[in-house]
Amino acid sequence: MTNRLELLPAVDVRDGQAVRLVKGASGTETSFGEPLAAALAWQNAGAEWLHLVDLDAAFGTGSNRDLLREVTGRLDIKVELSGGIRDDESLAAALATGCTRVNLGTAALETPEWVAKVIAEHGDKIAVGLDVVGTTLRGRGWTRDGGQLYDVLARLDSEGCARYVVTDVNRDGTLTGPNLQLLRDVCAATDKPVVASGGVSSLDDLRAIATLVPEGVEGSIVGKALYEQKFTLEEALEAVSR
Ligand SMILES: O=C(O)c1ccccc1NCC(=O)[C@H](O)[C@H](O)COP(=O)(O)O
Repeated sequence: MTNRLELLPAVDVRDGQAVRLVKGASGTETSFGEPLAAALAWQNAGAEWLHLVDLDAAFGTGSNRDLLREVTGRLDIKVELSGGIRDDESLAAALATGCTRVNLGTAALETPEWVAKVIAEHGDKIAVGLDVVGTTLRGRGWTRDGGQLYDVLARLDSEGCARYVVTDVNRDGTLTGPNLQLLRDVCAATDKPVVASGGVSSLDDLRAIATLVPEGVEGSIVGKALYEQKFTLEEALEAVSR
């Protein structure tokens, strides 16, 4: 684990476009153009990571697989690939992009045996997204309840899951700030690194998340705040460098 908070700018893709959703809800899209242009902009601004999401695959409304493969292949930075990775075929396709790791969500709720198997096979190339409303996990593009956060976390920990991406669904895309208490609570429940996601609105939010690095927060995904130019990625990297 590093001492400096890692930043993962997000590119969420729906129907071939980079979009932002509000609380992950299908139909709330605001479009921000070409995913590759956004990804290259973050890379050029100094990003070390990209959080790249296939929303159609997550919602079951299609696939942006070829586009995500192209974007990943065009980047020199690390890519965390998310959205609709639920079986051997979709996992193999995701890993074949050359991404650094994948983020599993629904599968951890619906096919726990498969997730245990791929954790054993792929180690820290597998992260699990814990997307919650309160302490209830959400799957299928955050549309369905899927179990209790701390029960699933304990199970995944016992199976050797390397890392968790923790999202408070009700903060995601709302610019209302991260759920710091949720992050603290998850860090207290696991020794594994946690990537925070959802709600970042300001440099102060990032500084607040950075205070949780000693507790186990390794990184933060930032989406809407960057697209809406609340701050630049350069400013964000500077804010968490101290
Ligand atoms: O990551 C997923 O698989 C996913 C599935 C369904 C809806 C949304 C999903 N991800 C959203 C994100 O990862 C956001 O980009 C991220 O939480 C950033 O949020 P914000 O900074 O609040 O825009």
